[in-house]
Amino acid sequence: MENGAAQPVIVAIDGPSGTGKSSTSKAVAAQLGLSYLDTGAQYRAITWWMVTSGIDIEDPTAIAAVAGKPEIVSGTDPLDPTISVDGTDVAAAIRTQEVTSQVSAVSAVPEVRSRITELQRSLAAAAEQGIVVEGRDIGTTVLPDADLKVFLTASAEARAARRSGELKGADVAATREALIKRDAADSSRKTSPLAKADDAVEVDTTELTLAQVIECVVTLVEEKRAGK
Ligand SMILES: Nc1ncnc2c1ncn2[C@@H]1O[C@H](COP(=O)(O)OP(=O)(O)OP(=O)(O)O)[C@@H](O)[C@H]1O
Ligand SMILES: Nc1ccn([C@@H]2O[C@H](COP(=O)(O)O)[C@@H](O)[C@H]2O)c(=O)n1
Repeated sequence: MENGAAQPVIVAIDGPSGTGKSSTSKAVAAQLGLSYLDTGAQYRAITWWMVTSGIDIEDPTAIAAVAGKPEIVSGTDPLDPTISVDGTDVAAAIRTQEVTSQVSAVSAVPEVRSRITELQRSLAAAAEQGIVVEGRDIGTTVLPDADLKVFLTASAEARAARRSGELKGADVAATREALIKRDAADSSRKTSPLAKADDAVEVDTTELTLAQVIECVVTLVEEKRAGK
């Protein structure tokens, strides 16, 4: 590149629910001066729109017919990630139990995935310094040529404990069952299921602190940049 500027780096971080994708990706992006994209927020946003528009979530044909209607806009600053639908800030609305319990059904519809995948690719292409994109199919489908692919895992027990701590004392057993159910739905759908790319680096975060996971991913990015 001219003037010795670093090439933009594209980092894909995938994994099941509660493995630390968002927390890790945001911190890595902030530390390295990269953009950040939470693709789960986009699937949640389109699910929120379907629910509030009265679309039957049990009916994939009905979902497919309107998948192109809502305008979903993601802000990619890791210090202030934003998400809006038709100009409405939905950052809080997409985190409700209602949306969480329906998002796997909506995100399994191929027309929804192709719409959201297109958005994700255009945001990645526009990121001048590079971007950390986190989700379920980033390394396998959305950005198969990413410079670095990381697949985060953790035991169901650790993930449930983390989530119930976040949800201020939610029942750990119920949280664990809900996580397992969502992962099973996301892993078994036909179109771009949750999966580790063959060339992804797997990091088991069960026994690691968040700071250790961040440090590990930053090191992996720096090694890639150094051509190691
Ligand atoms: N290594 C870790 N040790 C302890 N807590 C962690 C670790 N990584 C993340 N957490 C905490 O676990 C919770 C879930 O993390 P996060 O939201 O980043 O996961 P996620 O993989 O993005 O989940 P989802 O896919 O469901 O959105 C957060 O409260 C976060 O602070
Ligand atoms: N690349 C992705 C990202 C997410 N999903 C679907 O969205 C749901 C919510 O994701 P969170 O990360 O916010 O928990 C997830 O359960 C998937 O159904 C997806 O399909 N592909």
